[in-house]
Amino acid sequence: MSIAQTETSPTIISGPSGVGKGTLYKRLLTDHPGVFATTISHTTRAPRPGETRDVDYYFIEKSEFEGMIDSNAFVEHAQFGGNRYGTSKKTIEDLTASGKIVVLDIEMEGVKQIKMAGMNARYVFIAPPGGSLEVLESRLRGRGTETEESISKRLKQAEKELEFSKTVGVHDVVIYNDDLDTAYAELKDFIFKERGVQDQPVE
Ligand SMILES: Nc1ncnc2c1ncn2[C@@H]1O[C@H](COP(=O)(O)OP(=O)(O)OP(=O)(O)O)[C@@H](O)[C@H]1O
Repeated sequence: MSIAQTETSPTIISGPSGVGKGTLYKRLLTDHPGVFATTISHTTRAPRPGETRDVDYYFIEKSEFEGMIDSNAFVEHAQFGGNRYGTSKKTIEDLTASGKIVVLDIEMEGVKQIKMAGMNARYVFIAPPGGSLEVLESRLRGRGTETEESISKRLKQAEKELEFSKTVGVHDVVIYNDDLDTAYAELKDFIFKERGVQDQPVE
């Protein structure tokens, strides 16, 4: 079964690093484990402290990653911060076949690739309050996972992503993550409304 033919199309969440998309989508998955699921990405970056292999990411060697690109195994893949990241077609297909709504956290180049591939999906962009880079910077610092170099790389990239988010017709909705609970409510509203569900499904 090709991805375009699946009945329940994935929801794709994107937005600049530090905007809070990981926080939002983890909450979605934790609150509704029977409804939503996310794929595990492949990456060539080293695990961060506290991350688990084959749970947080499939941590693989560069050569293996390149082999997967050659065999067209990814729906999208990108290089970011000197490392490669990708979402395999198989992981999306397996989850969708199991009846879950797939929610993906994908960066800008990946969104472009998925759009180009014509995958049937819903696109959500998470933006910082007022489109502010200062808020992103303080969230990235507050997270305590990035070096100064990594923070400045991410902020440069963030500028491009915010610009891209203004392109008409790319995203189905832009959600400003000012207050986390409000942003979360808007995200759930969008996903459930788009699926014609009035109330949230009972699990
Ligand atoms: N609405 C919010 N208000 C204040 N802080 C927030 C809010 N949303 C998220 N944060 C905090 O901002 C930091 C960055 O959030 P998160 O790690 O979810 O970002 P991200 O967009 O997934 O980044 P990356 O793409 O680098 O993984 C975290 O420390 C998180 O707790």
